[in-house]
Amino acid sequence: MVKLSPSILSADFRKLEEQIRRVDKAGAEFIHIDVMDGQFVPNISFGCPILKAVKGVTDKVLDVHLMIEEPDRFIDDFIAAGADLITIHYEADKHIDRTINYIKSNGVKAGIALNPGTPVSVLKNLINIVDMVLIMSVNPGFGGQKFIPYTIDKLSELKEMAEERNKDLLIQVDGGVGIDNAAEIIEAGANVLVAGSAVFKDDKIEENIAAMKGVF
Ligand SMILES: O=C(CO)[C@H](O)[C@H](O)COP(=O)(O)O
Ligand SMILES: [Co+2]
Repeated sequence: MVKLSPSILSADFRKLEEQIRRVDKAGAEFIHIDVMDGQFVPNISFGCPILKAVKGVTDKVLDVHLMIEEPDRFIDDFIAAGADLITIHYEADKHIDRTINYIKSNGVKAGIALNPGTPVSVLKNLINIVDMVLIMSVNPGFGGQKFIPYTIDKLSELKEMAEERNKDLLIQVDGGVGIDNAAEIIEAGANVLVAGSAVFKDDKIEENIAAMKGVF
C-alpha cells in the first residue's frame, strides 16, 4: 500500500498544531519532518523542539529527514524527541553503516537518502541493512521545487534492486511530488510519497490529501 508523508516544511507555523491535526485526520500515514542545518543544505529549518511538539499531537509515524552534516552527532536527541523513522543522507556521513546500525539498535527504523546526483548503485551493500531508501527528486534544501525527471529511473532501479534481494523496502520519494506526477512515481516503484506544497497549498489540506490519495 502506498503511504503519504506530508512535509510540515510547507505548513503554516502560526497554527502548526491545527495543521498537524488536520493532516492526521485526513488520513496521512506518516508526518515528514525536514531538518536542515545550513551546512549540508543552503537553508536552516528546525530541530528537536519542533519534533517534540509534533509528537505531542499525533500518533502517526514521525518520519525525520535529516539534511545535516555528520548526523551521528544528533541521533540520540532525535530518538529522545520521538522519531519513529530517521533518514540520513548518504553524502553527509563518513560512517553510514555505523549510524544506521546505531539507529536500529535503539528500536527506531532507519533510512538512507540519496541526492539526485548520487547513483542508486552506492546502495549495493547498504540496501540490506536499511528499512527505507529516500530518493530525492529535487536538490534538498527548499520546498516547492520542480520534480527532476531522471529520478524516475532511479526509483525503477531501486525497486529492481529490492526485488532481486527479496527485500521489503520502503521506497520514499521527496521533492516536487503532486497529483500530476504521483501515478508515474508510484508506477516506477515508490511506496511512500512525501509532499509539502501539494498538501498544504491554499490551506486546503483535506481536499489536497483526498486528491492525492485518489491517485494511489
Ligand atoms: O526534503 C525536502 C526539501 O529538501 C522536502 O521534504 C520537500 O522539498 C517537500 O516539499 P515539496 O513537496 O514542496 O517539494
Ligand atoms: Co524531506
